[in-house]
Amino acid sequence: MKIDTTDTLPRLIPEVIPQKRVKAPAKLSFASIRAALPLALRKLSPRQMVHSPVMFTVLIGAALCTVVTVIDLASASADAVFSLAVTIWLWLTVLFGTLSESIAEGRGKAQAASLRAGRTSVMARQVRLDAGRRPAVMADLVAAEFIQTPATELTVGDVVVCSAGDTIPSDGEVIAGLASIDESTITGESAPVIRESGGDRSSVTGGTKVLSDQILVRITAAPGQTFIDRMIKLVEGASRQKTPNEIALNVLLVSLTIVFVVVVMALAPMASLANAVPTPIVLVALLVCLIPTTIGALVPAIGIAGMDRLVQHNVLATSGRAVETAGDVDTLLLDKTGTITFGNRRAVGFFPVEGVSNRELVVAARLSSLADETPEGRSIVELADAELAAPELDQAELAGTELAGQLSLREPSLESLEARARAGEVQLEAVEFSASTRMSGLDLVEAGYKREIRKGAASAVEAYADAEGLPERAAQEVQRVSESGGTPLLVAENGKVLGVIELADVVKPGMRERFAQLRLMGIRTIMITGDNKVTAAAIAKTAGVDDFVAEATPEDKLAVIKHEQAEGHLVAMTGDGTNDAPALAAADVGVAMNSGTPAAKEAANMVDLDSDPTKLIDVVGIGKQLLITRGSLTTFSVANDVAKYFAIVPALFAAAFPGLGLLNIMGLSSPNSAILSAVIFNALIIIVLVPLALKGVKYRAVSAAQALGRNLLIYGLGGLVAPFIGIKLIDLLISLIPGLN
Ligand SMILES: Nc1ncnc2c1ncn2[C@@H]1O[C@H](COP(=O)(O)OP(=O)(O)OP(=O)(O)O)[C@@H](O)[C@H]1O
Ligand SMILES: [K+]
Ligand SMILES: [Mg+2]
Repeated sequence: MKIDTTDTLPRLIPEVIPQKRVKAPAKLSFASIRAALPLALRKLSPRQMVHSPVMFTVLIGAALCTVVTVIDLASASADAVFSLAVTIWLWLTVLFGTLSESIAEGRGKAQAASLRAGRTSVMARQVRLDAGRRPAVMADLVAAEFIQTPATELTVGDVVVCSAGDTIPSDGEVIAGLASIDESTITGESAPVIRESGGDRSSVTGGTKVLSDQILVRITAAPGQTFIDRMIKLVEGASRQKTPNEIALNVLLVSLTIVFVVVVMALAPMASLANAVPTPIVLVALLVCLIPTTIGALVPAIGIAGMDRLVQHNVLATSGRAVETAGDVDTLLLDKTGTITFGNRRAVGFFPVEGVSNRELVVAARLSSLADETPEGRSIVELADAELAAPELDQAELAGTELAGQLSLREPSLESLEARARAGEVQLEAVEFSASTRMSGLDLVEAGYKREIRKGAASAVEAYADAEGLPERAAQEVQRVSESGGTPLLVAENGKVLGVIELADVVKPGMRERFAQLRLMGIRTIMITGDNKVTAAAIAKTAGVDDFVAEATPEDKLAVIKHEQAEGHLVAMTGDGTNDAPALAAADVGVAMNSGTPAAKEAANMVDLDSDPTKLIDVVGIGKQLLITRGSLTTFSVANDVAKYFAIVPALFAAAFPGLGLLNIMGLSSPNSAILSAVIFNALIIIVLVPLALKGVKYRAVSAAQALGRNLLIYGLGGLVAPFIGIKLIDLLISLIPGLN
């Protein structure tokens, strides 16, 4: 018999995949610049500047020029106005650099403020733990005592109770009960989600709100280390660390800087031979124009903006490195239950083998699940209770069966069974479910009769029952359930297979289209599941993944990752269960579903608040865009510097080396004007490029190599041409100002 899944419990309402939170793109307004200014000034401290060697060099240059200018002014030198102008623009160059970073951080500040609002300090109802014992079930709560504890003082291991209307005080794991929860403070999405103990949907986040029912939560976050705390630090850029790519780029920029310092210092003795010794102001100006200040100033802003985009897509990354790696991922592994499917696998029917009554199977299935705290186990008890209460299943059905003389046909609860065990009436041993045995059950000795009841994956129970093959009826049902994409569980007692329990699950909507999109991006998708081959094949077909691995243990999941990596692939893994944790940790990019277990979220380097496995599409896009933006702006910056070289040097030495006059194609009004124009251009280009650094270079779904080639062309050529036009225009303006020429 099979019951309709649509009208049993509210729990069956699928967890809707929320739409991504859409935010207005933060434009570069005067207000945002003004707001960022105080922080930008604070960032001018040498201690902070030293992290950006290129800009630090400019800072030293500006300081040096300030001294020279003071001397020039004091001695009323003819060059005083020029020195002052160059010095001011050098300081502006440094300031524009720190300003771009502060503007990028400022965009996260607004988000951080709204997150902080969700972190209002609540009082938690902490459950007093008597002599190391903690209440494991809600029933124990009746007698339990509560202590009012401020949320900020809760530590790892504390147990709190949260009822409808309560704000969950800190991050934790549901250890008893089931509740619907409003997670809109962190996801921006108001559709409630279900969190429950025992399964892969057991984690709750501090600051979210219980809408109905009651749960016991064991706190998993230390004070100040909660999810929201980490998110705030992230959007503010406070915990930002340089990624390997950024470090590599920095090495390149430092090398270029050193080369140009040497070049510029060598100019002085060379020029002195021709009696044209440049002033220190000119040398510093020249140096600043030649070193890669544009990219040096914009690197932090580009990185912060990338993380910011990720947060806007409701993904929390623990490192910028993972985001960059995501840009190059070509293989995606996904867990099935809870990732591709909604994960509320529930019993929908019992199918006995020939010679076994329905009641016999239902009773055995129920007993085998009494001590099984997984959602699957609880759903079996619920369905069994519904069936056993049904009028058509009366006691008469038992007459003549092996069970007729048994007392514990239908124990009301595990507690009463345990009470009887304590009283010595029965012997009881629970066999918990584990991902490696893929079975759970109960050993029960009563009145000298031993019952060893197991349920689990067909292959596991078949091996356990050591019969010669499955009874035909069982094999048929296993096949039928599997082909429909459901999970069949075999029930066996004392080595004899009694029948099949059908567990049903639903594939999340829109998977097929999104996996097709991943394929277009050159990413192969592999579903990896502990379920049997037939079920896996059915779900793989419905969801549209490229490949699948069935009957996988946690070790297998890890091995598949290692294998793919050994073949030279960059691997992303999405999962939700504790059994996914090793694989999530080993993957190059590990994305845990926010609905998943704390272990999975801890192991992953990203958490998707929407629990959407295809979110990787966005993550890959953001990663690629980050890499392309940085590459494009580096190209632009270096090309710029080369162009500036040809713009200034001929103007500077035309008088001393008349041959250079030929190269003076720009015809700038005077050497001083050429220098000042270049310095001004060099500073302004930073500000001009800030919006692009924040928004990211336009990214299309083409291969990374294609995109890079195209952008190198645009930004390389653009970078070469821009200074000629810009410097000429500024020179024209400057030539109008008296005293500068
Ligand atoms: N409570 C349970 N008792 C007995 N057997 C179970 C129970 N839950 C699941 N199983 C069986 O164990 C198999 C593996 O379960 P598990 O949920 O750990 O798989 P998994 O590796 O996480 O894969 P996925 O989540 O993709 O299905 C299931 O396919 C099912 O046959
Ligand atoms: K420069
Ligand atoms: Mg799983």
